[in-house]
Amino acid sequence: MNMDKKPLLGMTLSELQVLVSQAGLPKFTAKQIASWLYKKKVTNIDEMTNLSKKNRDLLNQEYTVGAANPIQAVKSVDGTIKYLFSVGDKNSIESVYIPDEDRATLCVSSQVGCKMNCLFCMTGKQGFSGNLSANQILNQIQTIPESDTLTNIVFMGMGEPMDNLDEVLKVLEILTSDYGYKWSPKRITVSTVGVRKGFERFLQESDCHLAVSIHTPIASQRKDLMPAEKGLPISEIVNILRDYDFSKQRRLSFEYIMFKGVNDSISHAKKLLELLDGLECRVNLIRFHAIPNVDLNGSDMETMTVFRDYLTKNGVFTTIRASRGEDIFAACGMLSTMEKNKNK
Ligand SMILES: C[S@@+](CC[C@H](N)C(=O)[O-])C[C@H]1O[C@@H](n2cnc3c(N)ncnc32)[C@H](O)[C@@H]1O
Ligand code: SF4
Repeated sequence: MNMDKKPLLGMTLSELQVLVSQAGLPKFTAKQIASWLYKKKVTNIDEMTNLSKKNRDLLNQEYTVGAANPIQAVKSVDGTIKYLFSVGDKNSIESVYIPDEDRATLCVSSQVGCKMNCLFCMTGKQGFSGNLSANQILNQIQTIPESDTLTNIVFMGMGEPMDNLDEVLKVLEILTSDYGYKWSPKRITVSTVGVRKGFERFLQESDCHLAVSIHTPIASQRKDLMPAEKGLPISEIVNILRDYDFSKQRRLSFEYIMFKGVNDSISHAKKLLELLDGLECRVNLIRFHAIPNVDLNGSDMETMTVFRDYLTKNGVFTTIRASRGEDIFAACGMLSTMEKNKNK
């Protein structure tokens, strides 16, 4: 990508409208450009052939499409593919493509590293290097070879989406608008630990599904695992969620990594049921991907099954998420950390 020119990919229709008016192009060209970008997925302004040669030249002076292919792809034996994208001079981010029967999900990153510093997360260990722009987020979706066959997008890669909400909301708009990908918001899930500045705004401004990373119902324990609990406690998150209707199209789920001997007892399951009482939601149990230098182990499958069955029997539908791509360092942040260390 030419770094001197501004990327068009990632611009919303209203941003394109401002752009064309400033460049002196006819108003209707904004919609034409959006269609070339998001429906025909061109990689070069010269391919926008219903714009006059003069107008394309004008655009070319300052702008570029701004699509950049992944720099690395690592395929797992189970079909999962981890893509590495270069951002800026030194950094890289990851996306994971997960094919599963009739679904093809892409797990995208929203930040380079993360400020939230969760004890169990490799991305958290990297620290925070910066927000991804809407261009860099959408680029992950648009440039992989499987782009046109994707059925779902999950914001469960590197970073905390609610900590970069302006850019994430732009991408959600492009993905769900008539001028953009025209996807149903039901195909998109945004995962969060809960960040005060951003959480309610997301609920108000987006119809996409929400996944809250909970990991334990006990506040003191959550604080140890996830410092973000200090900023927005899980009890408050649940109270905010009670004001929204999740009984129709929009789905609410809670992500729960199961750590051996830490949060996998029936007493934890009981407390979780109390906390979620009356909320229309489901729980996804996640197997822990061990990371270096962290004294936590994943629960065994038998314990996870007992925990799942207890929750489901007591009215909260619970699943165990299949662990994918373990042979390719699928724990988020692993591949980019290796790349970082290589570059040092
Ligand atoms: C990487 S985060 C990104 C989205 C957001 N920051 C969050 O935490 O929900 C996506 C999910 O991966 C989980 N996760 C992080 N590190 C993990 C690990 N080592 N093993 C399993 N899941 C992990 C998080 O708890 C979260 O539920
Ligand atoms: S789990 Fe999510 S919020 Fe926590 S450090 Fe990792 S990316 Fe950030």
